Amino acid sequence: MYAVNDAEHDARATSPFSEDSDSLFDEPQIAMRTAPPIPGLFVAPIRLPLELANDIVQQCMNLYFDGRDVNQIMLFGRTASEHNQNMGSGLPTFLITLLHWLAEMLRDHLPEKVHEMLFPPKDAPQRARQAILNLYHPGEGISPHVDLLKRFDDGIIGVSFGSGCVMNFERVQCQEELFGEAGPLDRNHWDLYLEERSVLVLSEDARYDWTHGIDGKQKDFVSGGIDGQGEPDWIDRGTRLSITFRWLLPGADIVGGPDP
Ligand SMILES: O=C(O)CCC(=O)C(=O)O
Ligand SMILES: [Fe+2]
Repeated sequence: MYAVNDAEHDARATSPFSEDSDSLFDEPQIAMRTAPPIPGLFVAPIRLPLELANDIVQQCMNLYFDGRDVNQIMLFGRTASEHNQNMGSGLPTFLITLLHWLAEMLRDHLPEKVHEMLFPPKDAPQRARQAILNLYHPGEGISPHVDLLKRFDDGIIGVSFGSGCVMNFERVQCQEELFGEAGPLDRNHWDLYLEERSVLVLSEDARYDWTHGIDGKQKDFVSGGIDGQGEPDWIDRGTRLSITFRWLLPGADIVGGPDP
């Protein structure tokens, strides 16, 4: 089961998945280190510089998480053609710095159309951008979901900090597939290891036709070596912070109250 995401709150509120959902006799799934073949899903072959990442984590902890019993923060900004090079005035400076870094570094690693969806040109109409910060302690996760269809547009960027974790992708079944017309080679499930300081982009099918979620586990079973050719390894989770940027749909930003 998955939630066609009613609320990110709900997705985070679920109790952690059982640690040993694989029975004693099941081989655990081995997560890949490179992007699975889901159209519109990209993992850039770059990592945030350690210094930039450490600074962002420190600011997030100081400003939003330390001493508070919260695991999720939502921030909003507006792209403005004359300010901040169209990045998101209203967001804290360190997130605007991060957006600038992402825009520059992703240019060579995304199709132009996708890059433009994420970083519109200076003369593009003003839009509202949401940054959602999620903090996960080892053993915590987020239920499988599709980001709210009525609230968010296409083009989502996710950055991982502090620890890696496996993200699970499940295809949302459409009618033909339920009635047996899916291609026999089509896979409906992929496990991707998101490295610490890595950058993930969800667009098109990956944004609309697949759920994404994180099991609440203490460790992940991941294909070995940088190239994924070695023996798989168990990797312990540390505390992970993720920052996700997405576009609010027109009108969605004026809805009051918590999200949503
Ligand atoms: O922590 C992550 O990388 C995923 C967060 C997410 O999917 C969400 O907030 O909608
Ligand atoms: Fe999500």
